[in-house]
Amino acid sequence: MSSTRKILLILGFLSTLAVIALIAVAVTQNKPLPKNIKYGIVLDAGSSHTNLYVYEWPAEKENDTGVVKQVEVCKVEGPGISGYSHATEKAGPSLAQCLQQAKEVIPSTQHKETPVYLGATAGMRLLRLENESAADEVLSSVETTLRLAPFNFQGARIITGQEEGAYGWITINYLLGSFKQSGWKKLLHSLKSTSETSGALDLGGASTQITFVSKELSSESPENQLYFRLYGKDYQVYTHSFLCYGKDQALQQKLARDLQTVESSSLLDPCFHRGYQRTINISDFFKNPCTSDKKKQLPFSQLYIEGEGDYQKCRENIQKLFDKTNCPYSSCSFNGIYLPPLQGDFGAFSAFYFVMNFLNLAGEASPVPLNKVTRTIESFCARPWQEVKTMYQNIKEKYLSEYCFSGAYILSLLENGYEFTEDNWQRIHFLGKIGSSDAGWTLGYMLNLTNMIPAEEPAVPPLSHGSYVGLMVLCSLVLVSVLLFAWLLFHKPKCLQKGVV
Ligand SMILES: Nc1nc2c(ncn2[C@@H]2O[C@H](COP(=O)(O)OP(=O)(O)OP(=O)(O)O)[C@@H](O)[C@H]2O)c(=O)[nH]1
Ligand SMILES: [Ca+2]
Repeated sequence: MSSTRKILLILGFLSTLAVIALIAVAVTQNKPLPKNIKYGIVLDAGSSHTNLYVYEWPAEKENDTGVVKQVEVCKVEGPGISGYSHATEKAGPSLAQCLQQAKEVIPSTQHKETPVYLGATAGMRLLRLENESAADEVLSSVETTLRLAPFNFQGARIITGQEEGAYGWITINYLLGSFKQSGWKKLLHSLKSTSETSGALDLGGASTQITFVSKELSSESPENQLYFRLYGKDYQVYTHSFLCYGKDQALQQKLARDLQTVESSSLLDPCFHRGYQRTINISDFFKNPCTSDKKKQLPFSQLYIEGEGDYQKCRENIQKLFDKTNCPYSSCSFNGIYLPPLQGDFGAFSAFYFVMNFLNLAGEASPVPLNKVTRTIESFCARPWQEVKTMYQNIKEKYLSEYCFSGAYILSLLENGYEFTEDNWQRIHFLGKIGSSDAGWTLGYMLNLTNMIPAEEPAVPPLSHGSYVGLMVLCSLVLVSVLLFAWLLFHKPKCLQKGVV
C-alpha cells in the first residue's frame, strides 16, 4: 500500500471517528433531563363560588412566557365565601374537599414547597362594605384552613378591582403569547409587527372589569392607569372595575329600580321568559350595598316576579343602569367613569363566555356579527319558559332562567356602557380557556407573586440547545468534507489518477 493511500485511509478513519463522536455528543446532550416540575395553587374566591386552580411549570423555564399551565380546577361546593357571613366559621371548612383534590394532583414530596394563595373579589368587597367584621372573620376562617393544609400558605386577601382587571389582562396575554417571542418567531413577528396585546373583559357575578392598552391614555384619571414593564417592554394600560355591575348584582340593581314603581306585590318582568315565576324576599333585599341607595318601605315582604319575555323592553329597562348624563373627562363609559377610545382586540371571559357560549354566539371560528347576536337573544327571550325548560333539562334552573336577562345585559354593557359598535364588536373574542388554562385573573396573580414575569427580557440564545448541537454537527461534517475534497484535489493520490482507477 502506497503512503498516500495509507494517509487517505487514516484520514478517512479519523473523519468517521470525528463524526461518530459529534453525533454521540449531540444525542447525549439532547437526552431529556429528568423533569423538574413546580406547582402553584390559587383559590379564586368569587362572589358566586370559589374555584381552586393548580398550575404547573418546568422549574428550569420559569421565566419563559407561556410555560405555566393549569392542570386542575376544582369547583368548591356551595356559595362563595361571602355567602358565609352568617356562619363565618364554615367558610374555611368549605374548601376542604378541593384542597384534598390538590393534594392528590401534586406529588406529596412537593407539597411543602407549593405556594397557595387565596384572592377574594367583589362578593367580599361588598361584604366588607356591609359588615366589615363579618368579612374579617370569613378571611380568618379561610386562612386557618389554608394554614392547616400541607402547602406553603402565602396569604388570603381581598384583591382590588384594579388588580383583578390587571391580572386578567396579564393572564390572557401571557397565554396568548403576546408578551414575548423567542428565536425565529420573534424575528417573524418583528417583520409582521404583530406583537399587540389583547384587552380583557371579565364579567363576574358582582363586578365587571375592562382592561386594555391605550395609546391615548392621558393623566385625566390616574386611578384607571397602570404601567407595566414586562419582558423588556413598557405597557400603558387602562383598567376599571365596576362594583355592582357583575351580572347577579346588575339584576339586583334592576329589580331595585323596578321596585320603585311597583303598585302591588307582583311584577311583570320583560327579562324573564313568559310563564316563568320567581319570588324574592324584600327583607334582605336592600341590605346589599348595590341596592341600599334605592331602599324603600314597601307594604309587602315578598315580591312575585312573572316573566314577560320581551327583549326590547328588557333592554330599555337595563339601559337605565348606565348613567350617561355627566362625564367630567374627555370621554366616559358610564356613571362618570373615564374611558379612553377602545383599542385592539378583546378577550371576553367568565360570564361573557358562559352566556354567549350557551346561546351559540361565542363564535369560536369567527365572530358572530352584532345584528345576528341581537336577533338570537331576542328570539331566545321570546320563547316560553316551559319550552326552554324542556329543551335544556340538564342545565341548572338558576342559570337557564337568567340567560335572557344576561344576554340583554351583556349587550347593554358592551353597546351602551362601553360603546362598542357593529364594527369593533367583531374584535371581541369570547373565550373560556386558552389552551388548557381558564381565562381569569388567577394565573396572572400567581405569575406576579412568584416573580415569574421578568421586567427585562432574559438573555436567551437565539437557538435552542438542540438546534445549536445539530448545527455544530452539520458544520463539522461540511468542514471535514471540504477538507477531504481539497486534499484530494491538491494531492491527487495515485489511485485516483487517470488510468489507475
Ligand atoms: N351559565 C353558567 N353560569 C355560570 C357558570 N359558572 C358561573 N356562572 C355564573 O356566571 C356569573 C359569573 O361567574 P364567575 O365569573 O364565577 O363570577 P364570580 O367570580 O363568582 O364573581 P366576581 O366576584 O364578581 O368575579 C355568576 O352569576 C355565576 O353564577 C357556568 O358554568 N355556567
Ligand atoms: Ca370572578
